[in-house]
Amino acid sequence: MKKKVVVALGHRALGTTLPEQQVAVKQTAKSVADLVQDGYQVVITHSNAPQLGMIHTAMNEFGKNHPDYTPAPMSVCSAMTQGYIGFDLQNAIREELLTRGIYRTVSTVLTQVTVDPYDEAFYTPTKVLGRYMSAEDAAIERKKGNYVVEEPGKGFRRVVSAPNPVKIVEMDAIRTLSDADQVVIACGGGGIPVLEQDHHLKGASAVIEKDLTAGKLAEELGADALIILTSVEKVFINRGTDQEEQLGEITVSQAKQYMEEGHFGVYNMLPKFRASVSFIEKGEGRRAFITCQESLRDALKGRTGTVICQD
Ligand SMILES: Nc1ncnc2c1ncn2[C@@H]1O[C@H](COP(=O)(O)OP(=O)(O)O)[C@@H](O)[C@H]1O
Ligand SMILES: NC(=O)OP(=O)(O)O
Repeated sequence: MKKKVVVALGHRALGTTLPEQQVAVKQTAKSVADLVQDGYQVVITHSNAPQLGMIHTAMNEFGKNHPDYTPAPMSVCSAMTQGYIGFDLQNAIREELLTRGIYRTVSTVLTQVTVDPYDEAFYTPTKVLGRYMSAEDAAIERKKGNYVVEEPGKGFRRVVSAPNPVKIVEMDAIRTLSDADQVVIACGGGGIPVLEQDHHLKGASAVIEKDLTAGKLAEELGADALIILTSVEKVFINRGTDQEEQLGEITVSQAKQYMEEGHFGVYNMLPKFRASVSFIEKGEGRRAFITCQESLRDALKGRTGTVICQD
Protein backbone atom coordinates (compact mmCIF):
# COMPACT_ATOMS: atom_id res chain seq x y z
CA MET A 1 0.00 0.00 0.00
CA LYS A 2 1.21 3.50 -0.83
CA LYS A 3 2.36 5.79 1.99
CA LYS A 4 0.20 8.86 2.52
CA VAL A 5 1.68 12.26 3.33
CA VAL A 6 0.17 15.62 4.15
CA VAL A 7 2.30 18.51 2.93
CA ALA A 8 1.83 21.98 4.46
CA LEU A 9 3.16 24.73 2.21
CA GLY A 10 4.38 27.95 3.82
CA HIS A 11 4.83 31.45 2.44
CA ARG A 12 7.91 30.68 0.38
CA ALA A 13 6.08 28.01 -1.60
CA LEU A 14 3.51 30.52 -2.83
CA GLY A 15 4.95 34.01 -2.88
CA THR A 16 2.58 36.86 -2.12
CA THR A 17 1.48 38.67 -5.27
CA LEU A 18 -0.01 36.92 -8.32
CA PRO A 19 3.19 37.20 -10.42
CA GLU A 20 5.24 35.87 -7.47
CA GLN A 21 2.77 33.04 -6.97
CA GLN A 22 2.88 31.99 -10.61
CA VAL A 23 6.67 31.65 -10.41
CA ALA A 24 6.78 30.08 -6.92
CA VAL A 25 4.21 27.36 -7.63
CA LYS A 26 6.32 26.06 -10.53
CA GLN A 27 9.12 25.21 -8.07
CA THR A 28 6.65 23.93 -5.49
CA ALA A 29 5.09 21.68 -8.12
CA LYS A 30 8.47 20.01 -8.63
CA SER A 31 8.64 19.07 -4.93
CA VAL A 32 5.10 17.70 -5.01
CA ALA A 33 5.81 15.79 -8.23
CA ASP A 34 8.94 14.31 -6.61
CA LEU A 35 6.73 12.88 -3.87
CA VAL A 36 4.21 11.48 -6.35
CA GLN A 37 7.04 10.01 -8.43
CA ASP A 38 8.56 8.47 -5.30
CA GLY A 39 5.26 6.64 -4.71
CA TYR A 40 3.51 8.75 -2.07
CA GLN A 41 -0.16 9.69 -1.97
CA VAL A 42 -0.09 13.43 -1.45
CA VAL A 43 -2.57 15.77 0.19
CA ILE A 44 -1.52 19.41 0.23
CA THR A 45 -2.49 22.35 2.36
CA HIS A 46 -1.11 25.88 2.35
CA SER A 47 -0.71 29.31 3.98
CA ASN A 48 -2.93 32.22 3.02
CA ALA A 49 -2.43 35.22 5.35
CA PRO A 50 -0.78 37.61 2.82
CA GLN A 51 -3.29 36.65 0.12
CA LEU A 52 -6.20 37.01 2.52
CA GLY A 53 -5.01 40.49 3.50
CA MET A 54 -4.76 41.49 -0.15
CA ILE A 55 -8.17 40.12 -1.14
CA HIS A 56 -9.87 41.54 1.96
CA THR A 57 -8.45 44.99 1.22
CA ALA A 58 -9.49 44.76 -2.43
CA MET A 59 -13.03 43.66 -1.56
CA ASN A 60 -13.64 46.03 1.32
CA GLU A 61 -11.71 49.18 0.56
CA PHE A 62 -11.27 49.67 -3.16
CA GLY A 63 -14.97 49.10 -3.79
CA LYS A 64 -16.01 52.05 -1.62
CA ASN A 65 -16.55 54.34 -4.60
CA HIS A 66 -18.51 51.72 -6.52
CA PRO A 67 -21.91 51.14 -4.89
CA ASP A 68 -22.42 47.95 -6.93
CA TYR A 69 -19.29 46.37 -5.44
CA THR A 70 -20.36 45.05 -2.07
CA PRO A 71 -17.92 44.27 0.74
CA ALA A 72 -17.06 40.65 1.58
CA PRO A 73 -16.58 39.21 5.05
CA MET A 74 -13.36 37.53 6.11
CA SER A 75 -14.78 34.02 5.60
CA VAL A 76 -15.75 34.77 1.99
CA CYS A 77 -12.29 36.27 1.38
CA SER A 78 -10.80 33.12 2.90
CA ALA A 79 -12.79 31.03 0.40
CA MET A 80 -11.43 33.27 -2.38
CA THR A 81 -7.84 32.59 -1.25
CA GLN A 82 -8.44 28.84 -1.57
CA GLY A 83 -9.59 29.37 -5.15
CA TYR A 84 -6.90 31.91 -6.00
CA ILE A 85 -4.08 29.72 -4.71
CA GLY A 86 -5.60 26.36 -5.60
CA PHE A 87 -6.08 27.35 -9.24
CA ASP A 88 -2.39 28.12 -9.80
CA LEU A 89 -1.13 25.31 -7.61
CA GLN A 90 -3.23 22.52 -9.09
CA ASN A 91 -2.39 23.56 -12.64
CA ALA A 92 1.34 23.82 -11.88
CA ILE A 93 1.32 20.35 -10.28
CA ARG A 94 -0.74 18.87 -13.11
CA GLU A 95 1.66 20.34 -15.67
CA GLU A 96 4.77 19.10 -13.82
CA LEU A 97 3.30 15.59 -13.48
CA LEU A 98 2.37 15.49 -17.19
CA THR A 99 5.89 16.63 -18.08
CA ARG A 100 7.14 13.57 -16.21
CA GLY A 101 4.60 11.31 -17.95
CA ILE A 102 2.44 10.92 -14.85
CA TYR A 103 -1.33 11.14 -15.39
CA ARG A 104 -3.04 12.05 -12.13
CA THR A 105 -6.04 14.26 -11.37
CA VAL A 106 -5.14 17.22 -9.18
CA SER A 107 -8.01 19.08 -7.55
CA THR A 108 -8.69 21.73 -4.95
CA VAL A 109 -11.39 21.09 -2.39
CA LEU A 110 -13.03 24.20 -0.99
CA THR A 111 -12.77 23.29 2.67
CA GLN A 112 -14.54 24.61 5.75
CA VAL A 113 -13.28 23.94 9.24
CA THR A 114 -15.49 24.41 12.29
CA VAL A 115 -14.26 26.44 15.24
CA ASP A 116 -15.57 26.76 18.78
CA PRO A 117 -17.43 30.07 19.35
CA TYR A 118 -16.07 30.05 22.91
CA ASP A 119 -12.45 29.54 21.79
CA GLU A 120 -10.21 31.79 23.92
CA ALA A 121 -8.69 33.11 20.68
CA PHE A 122 -11.83 35.14 20.01
CA TYR A 123 -11.01 37.26 23.06
CA THR A 124 -7.38 37.89 22.11
CA PRO A 125 -6.84 38.27 18.33
CA THR A 126 -3.24 37.50 17.31
CA LYS A 127 -3.12 36.92 13.55
CA VAL A 128 -1.72 40.03 11.85
CA LEU A 129 -3.28 40.66 8.46
CA GLY A 130 -3.32 43.05 5.55
CA ARG A 131 -1.73 46.33 4.62
CA TYR A 132 -0.12 48.86 6.94
CA MET A 133 -2.60 51.58 7.84
CA SER A 134 -2.28 55.17 8.97
CA ALA A 135 -3.43 56.13 12.50
CA GLU A 136 -6.60 57.64 10.95
CA ASP A 137 -7.49 54.44 9.09
CA ALA A 138 -6.70 52.43 12.22
CA ALA A 139 -9.15 54.56 14.21
CA ILE A 140 -11.87 53.87 11.59
CA GLU A 141 -11.20 50.11 11.89
CA ARG A 142 -11.45 50.32 15.70
CA LYS A 143 -14.80 52.15 15.37
CA LYS A 144 -16.08 49.24 13.27
CA GLY A 145 -15.20 46.95 16.19
CA ASN A 146 -12.06 45.53 14.61
CA TYR A 147 -8.73 45.06 16.37
CA VAL A 148 -5.53 46.73 15.18
CA VAL A 149 -1.95 46.65 16.44
CA GLU A 150 0.80 49.20 15.92
CA GLU A 151 4.14 48.08 14.54
CA PRO A 152 6.45 50.91 15.62
CA GLY A 153 7.84 52.86 12.68
CA LYS A 154 5.69 50.96 10.17
CA GLY A 155 2.06 51.72 10.95
CA PHE A 156 -1.03 49.83 12.05
CA ARG A 157 -2.36 46.45 10.93
CA ARG A 158 -5.53 44.45 11.49
CA VAL A 159 -5.33 41.49 13.86
CA VAL A 160 -7.89 38.71 13.78
CA SER A 161 -8.53 35.72 16.00
CA ALA A 162 -6.82 32.42 15.28
CA PRO A 163 -9.10 29.77 16.84
CA ASN A 164 -8.16 26.10 16.91
CA PRO A 165 -9.53 23.86 14.15
CA VAL A 166 -12.26 21.55 15.45
CA LYS A 167 -13.72 19.59 12.51
CA ILE A 168 -12.88 19.46 8.80
CA VAL A 169 -16.33 19.62 7.19
CA GLU A 170 -15.38 18.19 3.77
CA MET A 171 -13.19 15.44 5.25
CA ASP A 172 -15.03 12.57 3.47
CA ALA A 173 -14.52 14.20 0.07
CA ILE A 174 -10.80 14.74 0.72
CA ARG A 175 -10.37 11.14 1.92
CA THR A 176 -12.24 9.72 -1.06
CA LEU A 177 -10.11 11.63 -3.59
CA SER A 178 -6.90 10.73 -1.79
CA ASP A 179 -7.85 7.05 -1.49
CA ALA A 180 -8.44 7.14 -5.26
CA ASP A 181 -4.76 8.12 -5.56
CA GLN A 182 -5.52 11.65 -6.70
CA VAL A 183 -3.53 14.67 -5.61
CA VAL A 184 -5.69 16.85 -3.38
CA ILE A 185 -5.27 20.44 -2.25
CA ALA A 186 -7.46 21.01 0.79
CA CYS A 187 -7.91 23.04 3.95
CA GLY A 188 -6.11 26.00 2.33
CA GLY A 189 -5.26 28.76 4.80
CA GLY A 190 -6.22 26.44 7.65
CA GLY A 191 -9.70 26.10 6.16
CA ILE A 192 -12.56 28.60 5.97
CA PRO A 193 -13.47 29.08 9.64
CA VAL A 194 -17.14 28.39 10.30
CA LEU A 195 -19.41 28.18 13.32
CA GLU A 196 -21.84 25.27 13.36
CA GLN A 197 -25.40 26.48 14.05
CA ASP A 198 -27.65 23.42 13.68
CA HIS A 199 -27.61 22.74 9.91
CA HIS A 200 -26.16 26.16 9.10
CA LEU A 201 -22.44 26.93 8.84
CA LYS A 202 -21.82 30.60 9.60
CA GLY A 203 -18.55 32.13 8.41
CA ALA A 204 -16.37 33.35 11.28
CA SER A 205 -14.22 36.47 11.15
CA ALA A 206 -11.02 34.60 11.92
CA VAL A 207 -8.03 32.80 10.41
CA ILE A 208 -7.10 29.29 11.46
CA GLU A 209 -3.37 28.56 11.79
CA LYS A 210 -2.66 26.41 8.76
CA ASP A 211 -0.10 24.19 10.53
CA LEU A 212 -2.68 23.16 13.13
CA THR A 213 -5.21 22.25 10.45
CA ALA A 214 -2.48 20.40 8.53
CA GLY A 215 -1.85 18.29 11.64
CA LYS A 216 -5.58 17.59 12.02
CA LEU A 217 -5.87 16.70 8.33
CA ALA A 218 -2.94 14.28 8.66
CA GLU A 219 -4.53 12.75 11.78
CA GLU A 220 -7.92 12.31 10.09
CA LEU A 221 -6.38 10.77 6.97
CA GLY A 222 -4.25 8.40 9.05
CA ALA A 223 -1.24 9.73 7.14
CA ASP A 224 2.21 8.22 7.62
CA ALA A 225 3.92 11.60 7.69
CA LEU A 226 3.25 15.28 8.10
CA ILE A 227 5.64 17.37 6.01
CA ILE A 228 5.83 21.06 6.86
CA LEU A 229 7.70 22.94 4.14
CA THR A 230 8.96 26.28 5.36
CA SER A 231 11.87 28.68 4.86
CA VAL A 232 14.51 26.82 6.92
CA GLU A 233 16.26 23.50 6.27
CA LYS A 234 16.31 22.72 9.99
CA VAL A 235 14.83 24.29 13.11
CA PHE A 236 17.12 25.91 15.66
CA ILE A 237 17.20 25.81 19.40
CA ASN A 238 18.76 28.77 21.20
CA ARG A 239 18.20 30.67 17.95
CA GLY A 240 20.21 33.86 17.60
CA THR A 241 22.54 33.06 20.51
CA ASP A 242 26.06 31.61 20.55
CA GLN A 243 24.45 28.35 21.76
CA GLU A 244 22.42 28.09 18.53
CA GLU A 245 22.04 24.50 17.35
CA GLN A 246 20.18 22.86 14.47
CA LEU A 247 17.74 20.08 15.30
CA GLY A 248 18.01 16.84 13.31
CA GLU A 249 15.99 13.79 14.38
CA ILE A 250 14.33 14.26 17.75
CA THR A 251 11.68 12.42 19.74
CA VAL A 252 8.27 13.75 20.72
CA SER A 253 9.47 14.08 24.33
CA GLN A 254 12.42 16.20 23.22
CA ALA A 255 10.13 18.30 21.02
CA LYS A 256 7.81 18.92 23.99
CA GLN A 257 10.75 19.91 26.17
CA TYR A 258 12.01 22.42 23.59
CA MET A 259 8.47 23.81 23.21
CA GLU A 260 8.22 24.33 26.97
CA GLU A 261 11.64 25.96 27.05
CA GLY A 262 10.42 28.55 24.51
CA HIS A 263 12.84 27.90 21.63
CA PHE A 264 10.25 28.48 18.91
CA GLY A 265 8.49 31.61 17.64
CA VAL A 266 4.96 31.60 19.08
CA TYR A 267 3.24 32.54 15.80
CA ASN A 268 5.51 30.79 13.30
CA MET A 269 7.53 27.77 14.49
CA LEU A 270 5.58 26.77 17.61
CA PRO A 271 2.37 25.85 15.73
CA LYS A 272 4.45 23.53 13.51
CA PHE A 273 5.64 21.69 16.63
CA ARG A 274 2.18 21.64 18.22
CA ALA A 275 0.76 20.12 15.02
CA SER A 276 3.59 17.60 14.68
CA VAL A 277 3.45 16.38 18.27
CA SER A 278 -0.33 16.01 18.25
CA PHE A 279 -0.23 14.10 14.93
CA ILE A 280 2.51 11.71 16.05
CA GLU A 281 0.93 11.01 19.42
CA LYS A 282 -2.37 9.96 17.84
CA GLY A 283 -1.00 7.01 15.81
CA GLU A 284 1.74 4.43 15.43
CA GLY A 285 4.91 4.87 13.40
CA ARG A 286 4.20 8.44 12.35
CA ARG A 287 6.83 11.06 11.64
CA ALA A 288 6.81 14.81 11.08
CA PHE A 289 9.32 16.66 8.92
CA ILE A 290 10.02 20.38 9.15
CA THR A 291 12.30 21.50 6.34
CA CYS A 292 12.51 23.52 3.11
CA GLN A 293 11.54 22.43 -0.38
CA GLU A 294 15.13 22.05 -1.58
CA SER A 295 15.85 19.54 1.20
CA LEU A 296 12.63 17.54 1.03
CA ARG A 297 13.91 14.43 -0.77
CA ASP A 298 17.03 14.30 1.43
CA ALA A 299 14.95 14.80 4.57
CA LEU A 300 12.75 11.83 3.67
CA LYS A 301 15.92 9.75 3.30
CA GLY A 302 17.04 10.84 6.79
CA ARG A 303 19.88 13.06 5.54
CA THR A 304 18.62 16.45 6.71
CA GLY A 305 15.66 18.42 8.06
CA THR A 306 14.19 18.46 11.51
CA VAL A 307 12.42 15.13 11.96
CA ILE A 308 10.16 14.38 14.90
CA CYS A 309 9.44 10.74 15.66
CA GLN A 310 7.94 8.64 18.44
CA ASP A 311 9.89 8.12 21.67
N1 LIG B 1 13.60 28.10 16.46
C1 LIG B 1 13.44 28.51 15.21
N2 LIG B 1 14.17 27.95 14.21
C2 LIG B 1 14.01 28.35 12.93
N3 LIG B 1 13.14 29.32 12.56
C3 LIG B 1 12.38 29.90 13.50
C4 LIG B 1 12.50 29.52 14.86
N4 LIG B 1 11.62 30.26 15.59
C5 LIG B 1 11.00 31.07 14.73
N5 LIG B 1 11.44 30.87 13.47
C6 LIG B 1 10.93 31.62 12.32
O1 LIG B 1 9.90 30.86 11.72
C7 LIG B 1 9.89 31.15 10.33
C8 LIG B 1 9.06 30.12 9.62
O2 LIG B 1 7.72 30.28 10.01
P1 LIG B 1 6.64 31.01 9.10
O3 LIG B 1 7.18 32.29 8.60
O4 LIG B 1 5.34 31.00 9.79
O5 LIG B 1 6.66 30.01 7.95
P2 LIG B 1 5.78 29.39 6.84
O6 LIG B 1 5.07 30.46 6.13
O7 LIG B 1 6.83 28.75 6.03
O8 LIG B 1 4.88 28.41 7.51
C9 LIG B 1 11.36 31.16 9.99
O9 LIG B 1 11.63 31.86 8.81
C10 LIG B 1 11.95 31.89 11.22
O10 LIG B 1 11.94 33.29 11.01
N1 LIG C 1 -3.76 30.59 7.65
C1 LIG C 1 -2.43 30.73 7.93
O1 LIG C 1 -1.91 30.18 8.91
O2 LIG C 1 -1.73 31.49 7.05
P1 LIG C 1 -0.21 31.94 7.16
O3 LIG C 1 0.61 30.68 7.26
O4 LIG C 1 0.03 32.69 5.90
O5 LIG C 1 -0.06 32.77 8.40
